[in-house]
Amino acid sequence: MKAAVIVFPGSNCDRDVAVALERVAGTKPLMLWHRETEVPSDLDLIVVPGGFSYGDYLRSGAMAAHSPVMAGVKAAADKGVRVLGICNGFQILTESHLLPGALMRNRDLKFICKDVHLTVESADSDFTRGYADGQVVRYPVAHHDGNFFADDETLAAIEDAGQVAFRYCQPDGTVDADANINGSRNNIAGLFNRDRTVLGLMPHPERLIDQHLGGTDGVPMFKSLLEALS
Ligand SMILES: NC(=O)CC[C@H](N)C(=O)O
Repeated sequence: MKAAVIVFPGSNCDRDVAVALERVAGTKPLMLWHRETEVPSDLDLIVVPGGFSYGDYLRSGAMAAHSPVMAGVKAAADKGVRVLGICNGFQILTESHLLPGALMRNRDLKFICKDVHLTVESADSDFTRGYADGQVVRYPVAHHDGNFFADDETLAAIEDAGQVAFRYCQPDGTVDADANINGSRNNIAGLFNRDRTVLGLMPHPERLIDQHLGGTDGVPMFKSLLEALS
């Protein structure tokens, strides 16, 4: 599996995801700086990592979506290269229109930094095949703009096409308003594109790949990608 991690000024999870890829998938990713205009054509996976690209100025992800490297990322995504956007990466993918909807300020206007429970809504993708449908996982979140919004029509289309990958839930898997940490519509924490070749999610699977760091619930995501793309 040949992977690249995009690095923006203000990215801060680029190295975490590089370590996750290297440890779990056994492959050292290429680190691609935001000014890069050439995205190699032989990539299997591009990761848009978490952080505060361009200081979150204007709107989280808005400036990064117009950076030189994103034209290449969009072209690669159009050709079916798998793209994983984590947290700020998810924001960048919605701002780039690779995923529908938008990520707004958290409902309570506070930065949320804690572990949350999520249901795996579909294990039928190259990102989630290592999980079971409906499995409850625990990932950390760290964001101020994680409140997923889509208008009624877009939301219905997302649900009809089975594009929801993860929802915020209670530890027993109940998806309800109390589990909805940031006000996201339909408790959406992660979303696929229609072909399930692009995944964006607010929680951080790359931070849970080692028991010493709090757990290993993120490992199946990187293993799934390795199995699908090798
Ligand atoms: N951890 C992150 O990627 C943070 C994302 C974004 N800057 C926010 O706070 O919403």
